[in-house]
Order: sequence, then C-alpha cells, then structure tokens
Amino acid sequence: MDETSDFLLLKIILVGDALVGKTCILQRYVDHSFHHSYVSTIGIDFKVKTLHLNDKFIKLQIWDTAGQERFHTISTRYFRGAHGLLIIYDITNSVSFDNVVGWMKDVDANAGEDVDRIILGNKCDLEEKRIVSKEKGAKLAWEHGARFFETSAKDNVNIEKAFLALVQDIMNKNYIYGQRTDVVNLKKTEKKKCCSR
Ligand SMILES: Nc1nc2c(ncn2[C@@H]2O[C@H](COP(=O)(O)OP(=O)(O)OP(=O)(O)O)[C@@H](O)[C@H]2O)c(=O)[nH]1
Repeated sequence: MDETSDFLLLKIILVGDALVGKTCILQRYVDHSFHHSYVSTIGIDFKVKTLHLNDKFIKLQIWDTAGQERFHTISTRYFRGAHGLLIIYDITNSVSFDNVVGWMKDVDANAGEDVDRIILGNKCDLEEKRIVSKEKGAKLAWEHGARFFETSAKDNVNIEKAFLALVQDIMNKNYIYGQRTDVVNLKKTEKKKCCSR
C-alpha cells in the first residue's frame, strides 16, 4: 500500500435460517475450504478478508450470524452499521426461502432500508433435491430490488462473484466521483489516533 491508496473497512453480514450454509459460504470465501459436518453457529462470529479493488485496499469484516431462532435478537443487533448483507436461503428448503422476506424486514428495521443486499440461493449443487426454482429466487430478489445468485459453497459456485458484486455495489453507492461519503477510511482513523497521543 502506498500513501495515496485508500484503506477502507466494510462490514458485511451473512443472514438466513439455520442450516442454509452461511458458515460454509464464509469458509469457502475466506479459507477456500468446505466442511460436510454441521456445527451450529452460537451467537455470532466473524472473519476478515482484504481485497485490492480500483486502487483501494478494502478490509471486509464479515459477520456470520446464527440462524437459529433463539439467537435472533443477538443476530439482528449486529445488523446496525452494516454496509451490506447477504441474505441466504437453501434451494432444497422452501421454508428458508419463505423466510427471506422476514429477514428482509429485519434488515430494514435494524440496518436501514438503503443498505445494500444480495439474495443467495445456496446448495445449487443439490439439483436433484431442488424445491425452489431459480426463477422464483430471481423474482423475489427483483421484487426487493436486490441482486440474486445461486451459489454452492460445496462446489465453489458464484461465491467470489457474490461477494465482489456486493462490495462493488457498496463502493458505487458510497463513492461519488471518487469521494468517500460513508465508508470508514482506516488510514484517516489511524492518523487521527496517532495525533491525539
Ligand atoms: N450440498 C451442500 N451442502 C452445503 C452447502 N453449504 C452448506 N452445506 C451443508 O449444510 C449444512 C449447514 O451448513 P452451515 O454453513 O453450518 O449452515 P449455517 O447457515 O451457518 O447454520 P447456522 O450456524 O445454524 O445458522 C452443513 O452440513 C454443510 O456441510 C452447499 O453449498 N452444498
């Protein structure tokens, strides 16, 4: 990184019902791995990934929320201050798809109606068990003004693409003609800290 490049921090949240694959999507994206075993997320967890995009270093702080109902209050509390969210359902589970609308409302209420969001229909490798059609997923996303991808954390389908699209949407919204309007600039924050000593 040189003196002229920006270093930005973006907060991204993964939401959706239990078992849809939030943790696996995060592990695929950050650690390039996949686990068949299921360990339910307790409360909340996060990982960090750094991208270099259009001369900017972007540190993604990606929060993996717990889908289980008993953690709902904790999960939604973390939505505040998010720059973008991935709302995930499982294409083999119609209830997880029906619940996307509820998650959207939670996002509106806790992160704001303007926050960028993308809907993901995960487990698209399980075509033989598919219950939710791709068209249904795309229609729902269109109705909510969100982008849509079908993904597979297992086979690494569209995972990078989905995160990149979300980051680009956030950057397009927050950078107007190259000016930062909302995202946290780490370089500036760090400078401030050093001068106040
Ligand atoms: N076939 C297939 N299985 C997947 C995929 N993604 C996740 N799984 C499996 O689905 C199960 C649940 O995955 P998790 O990532 O733990 O689900 P989660 O949404 O984080 O669940 P909670 O932590 O309870 O909210 C695990 O057994 C995974 O191996 C996928 O793309 N394809």
